[in-house]
Amino acid sequence: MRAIGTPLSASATRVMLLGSGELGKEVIIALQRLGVETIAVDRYPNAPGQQVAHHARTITMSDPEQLKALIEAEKPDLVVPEIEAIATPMLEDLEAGGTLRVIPTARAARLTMDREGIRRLAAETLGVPTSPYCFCDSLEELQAAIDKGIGYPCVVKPVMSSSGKGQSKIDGPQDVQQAWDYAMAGGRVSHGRIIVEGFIDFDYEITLLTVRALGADGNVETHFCEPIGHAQVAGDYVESWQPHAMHPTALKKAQDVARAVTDDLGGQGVFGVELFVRGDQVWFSEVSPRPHDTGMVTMITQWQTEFELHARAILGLPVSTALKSPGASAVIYGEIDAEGIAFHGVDDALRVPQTELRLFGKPESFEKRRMGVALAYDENVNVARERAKEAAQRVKPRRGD
Ligand SMILES: Nc1ncnc2c1ncn2[C@@H]1O[C@H](COP(=O)(O)OP(=O)(O)OP(=O)(O)O)[C@@H](O)[C@H]1O
Ligand SMILES: NCC(=O)N[C@@H]1O[C@H](COP(=O)([O-])[O-])[C@@H](O)[C@H]1O
Ligand SMILES: [Mg+2]
Repeated sequence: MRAIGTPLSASATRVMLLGSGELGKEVIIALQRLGVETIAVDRYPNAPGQQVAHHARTITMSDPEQLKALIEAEKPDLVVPEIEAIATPMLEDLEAGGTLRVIPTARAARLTMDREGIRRLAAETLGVPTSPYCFCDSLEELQAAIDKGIGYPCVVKPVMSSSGKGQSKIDGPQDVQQAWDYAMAGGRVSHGRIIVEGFIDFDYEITLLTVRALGADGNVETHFCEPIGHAQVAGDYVESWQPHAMHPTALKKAQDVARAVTDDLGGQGVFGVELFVRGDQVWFSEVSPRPHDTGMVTMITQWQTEFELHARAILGLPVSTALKSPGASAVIYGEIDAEGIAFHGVDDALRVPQTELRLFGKPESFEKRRMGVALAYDENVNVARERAKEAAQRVKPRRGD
């Protein structure tokens, strides 16, 4: 690996985060601890990661020309996509030009930014089990796809969206129009296309954090973290815990799927592989080619958090996925629509034993915007879950003025 330079000097190792929310903020902190110079980019000023980075830039990351101009001006050694609304074809052009390294690769960023890219790769090229699915560009196509085989219940999502935005479940014909309208309004990028997926009645779902990092011989090795269980409401995670106990057969299948998908995507870094499990059956859902929101639990459960693992892996450094303690995370939502809110009850929350808090510092709160997370550890993962939830509930977002 190339040596790490001194930040803010000619020798600096410069890393640009495209997206600087709660996940990017922690990657930036991990990089800074290793002496990396960081550039935090987001669509709005004072994003969480911008508050801790050496440099903050605000652009429309889905605009290829703005993205190109910024990358050419800043000349980062590495570009780390952090959100699902980036002009990834431009990243591919710049990477192909040999001037830029994108994490994990520009192709992986493009394929995973669009549900169609990653779903077709997993199901059609790699033959990995997934829910039945169809892509549609109109309400009529959606109805036809359901009638011709997807059936009810099913789930509709914009092809470019995350954290459940624009996603809804259809239980019968009466829900189809509403699901379509909701998807049209809810994507991260305005786009008329959706995926409709057959509903998988899983026993539980996990994120399998998978790390591709260089071994001593310079070859990429794959490491798995302990499975992270999570609960989702309206397509957004509300609670996660680690480890989630799994039958060895299901765990082996989950690791095989994660390896197949991440081997194809390539590059170095952390991947959050989302899987549904029923008995010994495992379905691939999707993958983030970067740290995962449900993986915030690793800030209390692992010796190296998913953010540290990402920082190490992208810099070509060794990693360890060892568990420190079982633990859990619970989301703190904004609850109100307001700027500059105040969090009351932080003291009460931290009186719950073995807990920590992360308040992300987002300048504007929305009722359902994730503004923070409570973390808890305990030998008993169920105790940790209760404590994380209790701590999260004790934090009361209020108007700040
Ligand atoms: N086909 C399906 N069958 C059953 N449940 C589903 C299906 N698709 C999605 N879900 C539920 O909705 C959740 C969110 O779906 P998905 O991960 O595709 O959305 P997302 O917007 O990409 O979310 P995130 O960005 O948080 O990962 C899943 O974790 C799962 O709980
Ligand atoms: N599931 C993906 C995910 O959790 N992404 C995280 O949420 C931020 C956007 O939050 P915002 O919508 O509140 O700005 C992103 O920047 C990333 O940190
Ligand atoms: Mg998901």
